[in-house]
Amino acid sequence: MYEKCYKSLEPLFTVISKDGLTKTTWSTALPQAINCFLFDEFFLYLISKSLFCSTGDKWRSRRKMITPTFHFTILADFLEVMNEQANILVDNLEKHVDKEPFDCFLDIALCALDIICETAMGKNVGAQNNRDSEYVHAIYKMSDLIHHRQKSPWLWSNLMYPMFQEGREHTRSLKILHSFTDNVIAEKAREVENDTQQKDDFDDNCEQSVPKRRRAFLDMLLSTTDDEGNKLSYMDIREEVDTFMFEGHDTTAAAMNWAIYLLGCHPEAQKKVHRELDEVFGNCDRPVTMDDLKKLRYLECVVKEALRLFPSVPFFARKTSEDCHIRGFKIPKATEVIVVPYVLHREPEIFPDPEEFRPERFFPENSKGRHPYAYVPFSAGPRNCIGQRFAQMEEKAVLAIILRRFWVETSQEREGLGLVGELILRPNKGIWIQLKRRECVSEEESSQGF
Ligand code: HEM
Repeated sequence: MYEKCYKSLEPLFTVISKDGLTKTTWSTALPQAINCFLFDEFFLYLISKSLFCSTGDKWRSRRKMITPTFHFTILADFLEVMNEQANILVDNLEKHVDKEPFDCFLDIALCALDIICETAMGKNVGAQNNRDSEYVHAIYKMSDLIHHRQKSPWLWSNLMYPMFQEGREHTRSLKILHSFTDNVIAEKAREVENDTQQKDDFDDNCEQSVPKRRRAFLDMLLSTTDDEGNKLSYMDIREEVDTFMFEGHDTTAAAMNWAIYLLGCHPEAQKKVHRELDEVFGNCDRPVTMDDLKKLRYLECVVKEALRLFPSVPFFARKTSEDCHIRGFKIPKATEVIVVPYVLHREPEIFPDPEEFRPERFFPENSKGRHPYAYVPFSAGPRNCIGQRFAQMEEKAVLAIILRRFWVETSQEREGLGLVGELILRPNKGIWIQLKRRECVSEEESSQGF
């Protein structure tokens, strides 16, 4: 199940089956690979040579420096932000209860944007209640421009691009995004300095306590050092923050939307989620805790199954760093390899009736012995998604908050989704749902004839 073709004069190899994908392939040939494909090149203006786009020693050193910022205890602090933003989301969704179907895509996407802004930069941009802000506009404009450029070969030349209207809009949006991040970094650096000063004063006179601030990824990036004790420069930090903003917002927004859509299509699965939520939270309207997240096992299977059917990153590209063999084919060094989770996740021997939504596939007893690379929504090997745990936590927390309050229905067919696989797998026609006030499971069962 491989396709060998050529992009200009460079060999290009597409992986759409797990067979032949071994730990060694991921760890020796593919990880040192670069996110080199044409699509990522357009991203470079935004995120330069950040972790996502860097290679070799620079990537290795950056990955080592940034990995601790995704530590469990740090992620646990972010749950407060996720609760707050998800509560704003459900309050905004209230107006749709018992009304006509509406497209929920942007509501959920703006919630994801608010979460990543506050966790990455420590900045509350309030996108959910301020959709017209210049920064929010620039983020969406930039995504549209990158997607449009991918599909328009006449816009590919860097020399010619600024001569087109799109090129000029690109420059304008980029300036807004970069100057926003620059200001936030400068502000944060001052805060960190003030905190250090206050702490010194406190240590000296032991009288007043230093107010506790919420930590953001940015705080940690400002203090992290490499093996030689070198700090990241402002430019390095900006690259990483901008990468988190883009990688950590569109991906989770799409994933949460797909999960909501699938639950809307499958009332029996939604009822199981509701039962689990009732068991964990009862009638109490309290915030979601890390302990709760651990108990939401069925919801976790829903999240995984949604990412199987609709992987937010439907394909990704690598360049082999050495010769390797995949299923008998010799893949020479420097071949561009495209891995396609959207197709990999549909192998019928691994996932029978692959188009069916069955969260039970991910019960531990049903996952035992499954090929380790048959399911790779977050990629695999050392170059896998660094934000995986953050993303899973966000998805579960936000979905739990939505589903504790609402019952979701949809009559939108899969054919009516307008599925497009650009950088992110999106429903071009939106996700159209209807919301009902949530009843307890026994009432739901009797009103729906279960
Ligand atoms: C459902 C949500 C997400 C999915 C499905 C996802 C998927 C992926 C995939 C497939 C890759 C590998 C891409 C490639 O090799 O070209 C990747 C890399 C990456 N992701 Fe995610 N991602 C998600 C959320 C996040 C979040 C929340 C963050 C940050 C807060 C993040 C940050 C990154 C970074 C920095 C990389 C590059 C890692 C490296 O090259 O070492 N992602 N992601």
